[in-house]
Amino acid sequence: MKNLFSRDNKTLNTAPPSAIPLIDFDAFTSRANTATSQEKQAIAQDLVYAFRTAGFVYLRNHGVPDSDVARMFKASAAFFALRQAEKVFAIISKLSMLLSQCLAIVNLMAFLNQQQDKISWESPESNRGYAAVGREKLTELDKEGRVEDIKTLNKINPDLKESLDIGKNVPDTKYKNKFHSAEFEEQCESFFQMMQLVNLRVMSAVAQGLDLKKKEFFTQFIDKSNNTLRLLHYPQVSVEKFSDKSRRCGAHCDYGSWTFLFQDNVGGLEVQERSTNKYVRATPIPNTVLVNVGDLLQRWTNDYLISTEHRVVQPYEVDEAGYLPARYSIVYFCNPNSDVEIEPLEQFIEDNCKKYSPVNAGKYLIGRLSSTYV
Ligand SMILES: O=C(O)CCC(=O)C(=O)O
Ligand SMILES: [Fe+2]
Repeated sequence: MKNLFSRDNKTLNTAPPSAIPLIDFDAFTSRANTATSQEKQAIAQDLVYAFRTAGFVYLRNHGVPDSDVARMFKASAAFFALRQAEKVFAIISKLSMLLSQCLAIVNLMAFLNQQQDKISWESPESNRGYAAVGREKLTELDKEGRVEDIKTLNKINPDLKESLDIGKNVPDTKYKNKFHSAEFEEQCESFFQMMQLVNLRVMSAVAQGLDLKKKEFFTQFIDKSNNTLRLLHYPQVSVEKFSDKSRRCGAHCDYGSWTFLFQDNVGGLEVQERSTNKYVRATPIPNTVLVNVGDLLQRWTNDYLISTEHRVVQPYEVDEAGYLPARYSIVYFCNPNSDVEIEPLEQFIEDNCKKYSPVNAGKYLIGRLSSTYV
């Protein structure tokens, strides 16, 4: 492996160890029955401090068994490999159609196209399905909703990623998850549900750390699992094709309450450090999950907890043949229930200063998604 030097002067070569704190959450998980209330309170306050300063934290002993995370990564890699095979099939079948009018091949192509459409991401309202490279451009501009700028940016520098979004499984709705196999569906859904339990647990720890009257304060607002599990694949790419401005994922803030992020060991995720505005590496740390505050939680707490910009650049190592390795991550975006009005909570308002007007959580998320997809 060769080392790559930093691509722009906003990037540090090493993250100061203090940039993103690491917190052991075992007092709320494996030691929940034996940890003292003082221990729990200390962890809860550490969490809040991390979300006030860095906006990001690594959690160890988060409550999801490592074997389940590994199984999800494996299933994700198999899913994207299948997409690759389907793309090759689609090209071959198109060529075949040109060469002959053979009915069987035409049928095969129609079938493959149908399969492709069946699982593709359709609308911000549904926010479910597969998005190929170039469909979504994440950028810090979208907070302002400057859609045209984003479209132009996407043409020049698309995010070099493909994704599968999975929402809550609601039987009687037109918004259905899109899976190619029952086994994969079962696995994604059980991971989805496991992550909602982690979400509820971390939320109640944060309510405790914030000194809200009840530690279940947030539960009534987040109990409908209005979340998205996103599997991400950043394909292998040759160094020559990766310009200085290329991004695997453009700089952005997340939209909802917060996000859980599992990454493989390839690297490339960078987080903006508040005090310097520089990007620091969020180096992969085995057996941890990263958690970062999203824009809705920042609004809800009147800027007490902060949503921090992050991006995915090329990894720092390249193989001998000059390729940047593929990268996989599993993201779980947590959102308030879609009917919740988000406005600064009383306890965070000083001198009558509400920094944000109320927004409906569901509409806000649809608005943000609308401006990033093409
Ligand atoms: O893949 C990653 O590490 C980050 C992805 C991300 O930030 C996002 O999808 O919002
Ligand atoms: Fe993100």
